[in-house]
Amino acid sequence: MAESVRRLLGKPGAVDLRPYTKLLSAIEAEEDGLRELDDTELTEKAIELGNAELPYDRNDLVSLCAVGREAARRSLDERPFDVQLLGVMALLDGHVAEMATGEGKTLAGALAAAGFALRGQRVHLLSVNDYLARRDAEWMRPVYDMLGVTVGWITEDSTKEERRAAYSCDVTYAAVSELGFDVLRDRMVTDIGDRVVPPPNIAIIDEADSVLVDEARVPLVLAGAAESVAADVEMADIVRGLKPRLHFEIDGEGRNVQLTDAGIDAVEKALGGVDLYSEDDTSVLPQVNLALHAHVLLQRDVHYVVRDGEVRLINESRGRIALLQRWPDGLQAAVEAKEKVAVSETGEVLDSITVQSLVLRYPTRGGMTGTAMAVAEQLREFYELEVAVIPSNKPNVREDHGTRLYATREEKEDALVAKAEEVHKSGRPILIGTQDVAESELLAKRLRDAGLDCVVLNAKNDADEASIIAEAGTHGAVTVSTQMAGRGTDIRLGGSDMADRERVVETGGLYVMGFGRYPSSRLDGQLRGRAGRQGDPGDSIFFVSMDDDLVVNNAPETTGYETTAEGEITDSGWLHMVDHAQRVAEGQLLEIHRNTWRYNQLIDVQRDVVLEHREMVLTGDQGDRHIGLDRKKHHGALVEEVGEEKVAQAARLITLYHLDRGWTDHNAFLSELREGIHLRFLGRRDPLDEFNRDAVPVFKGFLDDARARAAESFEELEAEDGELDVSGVGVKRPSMTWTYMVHDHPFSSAFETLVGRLKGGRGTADRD
Ligand SMILES: Nc1ncnc2c1ncn2[C@@H]1O[C@H](COP(=O)(O)OP(=O)(O)OP(=O)(O)O)[C@@H](O)[C@H]1O
Repeated sequence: MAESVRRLLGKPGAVDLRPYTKLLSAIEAEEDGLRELDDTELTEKAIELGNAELPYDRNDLVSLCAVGREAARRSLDERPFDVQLLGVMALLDGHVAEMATGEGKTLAGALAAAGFALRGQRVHLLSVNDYLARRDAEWMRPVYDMLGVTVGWITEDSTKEERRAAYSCDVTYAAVSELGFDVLRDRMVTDIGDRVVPPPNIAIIDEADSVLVDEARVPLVLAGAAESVAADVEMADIVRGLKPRLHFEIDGEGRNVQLTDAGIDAVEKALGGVDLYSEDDTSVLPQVNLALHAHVLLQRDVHYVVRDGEVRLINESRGRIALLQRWPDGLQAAVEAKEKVAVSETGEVLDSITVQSLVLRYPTRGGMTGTAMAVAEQLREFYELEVAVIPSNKPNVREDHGTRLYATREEKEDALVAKAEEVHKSGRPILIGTQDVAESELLAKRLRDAGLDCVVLNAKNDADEASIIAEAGTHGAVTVSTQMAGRGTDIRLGGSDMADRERVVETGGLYVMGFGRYPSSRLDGQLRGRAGRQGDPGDSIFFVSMDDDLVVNNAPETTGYETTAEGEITDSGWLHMVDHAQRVAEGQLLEIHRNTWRYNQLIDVQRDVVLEHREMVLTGDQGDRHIGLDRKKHHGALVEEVGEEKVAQAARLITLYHLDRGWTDHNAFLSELREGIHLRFLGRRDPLDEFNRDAVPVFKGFLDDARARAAESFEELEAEDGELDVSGVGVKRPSMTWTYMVHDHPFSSAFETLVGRLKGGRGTADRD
């Protein structure tokens, strides 16, 4: 079959493009008529398209594309190419559109979003970072305006009000993480009015493969701090001096400890003659008891260890005590005082959600990326998404050279630097992709030593990075960067204003060099794709060594080759071995993804049960009735004192508190459990079966437990001056929350990572 025909049909295994291609001439035919309309008439025309349900029928789809094209032409001075309209139609059908770098995905995504919005749908356009969310929303705003569609964006800095306003627009641009954090915070509200994110409807995901595959299992985390309890060092010193049997007695099972009369005297004296049982000050005795408990009943290296200046609990029996990652605050502080370590931040993970679960909340999803076909299987398996491979607007003339393989890292580096020097002589811009920031720094030093002035991209600021990348096509530029996914700025030859374009085109365009192949061919493709944009000339080449992690970790054989004097291995068998190693790495990543997903499915089911229950308590005005609190005698007495409404509100707060508290603990338990599983995995049992075997029964009593605890707290509730103080019965929401993402591994110590970050304060405190 001729290549041109194949292009029109689409790739095997991908969405058939024929139904879309057939409409292109009809769309073009509407163009002249639409040019006659003034702006208001064009907007009206767009709004008229909203008078029907999704999906668009043939005629309406033609009109939508034609109106969208005209709106973009007028407002951005960019008339969407046919291929962009194919992308729009694929997105409207809920597919992932594979469109090469620089083909104008931003505009295609916006026109599809507008198409959904005109039919009354709420669209979330998910970007990889804040900078792109804001940039794309602002950039596309004139098109949306002309189509009568409202658009908003949020970033980490947005206040609650700004978020609410942005989410109330027809189309909202947000980084995946920010959206996830809002969803997590919304799950903890105690008043419906505090929620900011509307129910999920349509998600269009930019850099879809990065988000849906590479980041899929990354948990977004909401952590909270309880009120910190100051460690009472003086009290710890006092109890340290007490003698067993003389000053205190331990009950038979070692569960309780009590001061003897002599002990009471000794403590009162040490405290300067206070009365421990005084009715006026009841705060001292509990402190003494906590210190005593910490000193006598909790033994170092039995119940806890002190590591890195922190008290860490030892789990006596996984599954029960593992519910606690720390003792209740007072006791934790007392042990810290006993061990003379700093008081820890009382942070804990309140809830988390993976990127994959977040995206799957949307009944309709789609996305765009330059590299989707390589993960088509995963997109189908995990998201029920099909890939539409959109042909490029102009043929790709980039030359992709074969991989150059070297015996050692040094030889690889020498070869790359030599090549860079050679290419640079003509002023040809060079972009070098590395595996990580450290490697970028080292390589940059080598290049500078060789007299090549280069820019290194490792700023943590997305906006700065975007402006550096935008200039990477300037005459003579040498740019070193880590992974290119989500950089979001295309590299124009001759600089961002293309002032010097002709000169750079004459040199041969951008020369892309990879300092090692990535763990997936898709990432290689993303780097290559930076050259050859919109039919530009360009080249790409990768340099690999037998020392590279990819080879060392995944190649079946790494010895027995022959090299040239420069250390190059030219035998094709060894070059195939590099491809093989990459496929092994890809397979492993897929297995990890699959595994994590299987774990998460169970967690998601359990979370949904809790959330459904929570919703009933939150939205029903019968929180008290729902959990049976109104059947308590105490209920009637309280109603008489403060009235129905206040009692219902208190009952709701109490119930929500116990549900959330229970979920936080259960979540911690599941993390612990999953961590423990890999040990059993070594025992050759199926880890997932093991996980389910423990996780399912523990959850069985979840709701009953939460209800019982709520009833208990409710019983203790007292009215004072016509008010009910729920904090008096232990209902305390976290005094502060913060959010972060974790790059998690299913068989690594996820919780350790979380706690490490909490303690390191890597999270950002929320403003609201
Ligand atoms: N129809 C068009 N006519 C002219 N220029 C266009 C058109 N569509 C997009 N462009 C321009 O092409 C450039 C690339 O667009 P965009 O950044 O959306 O590409 P992309 O496909 O998202 O690339 P990347 O993979 O780098 O994210 C932009 O400068 C944009 O203004």
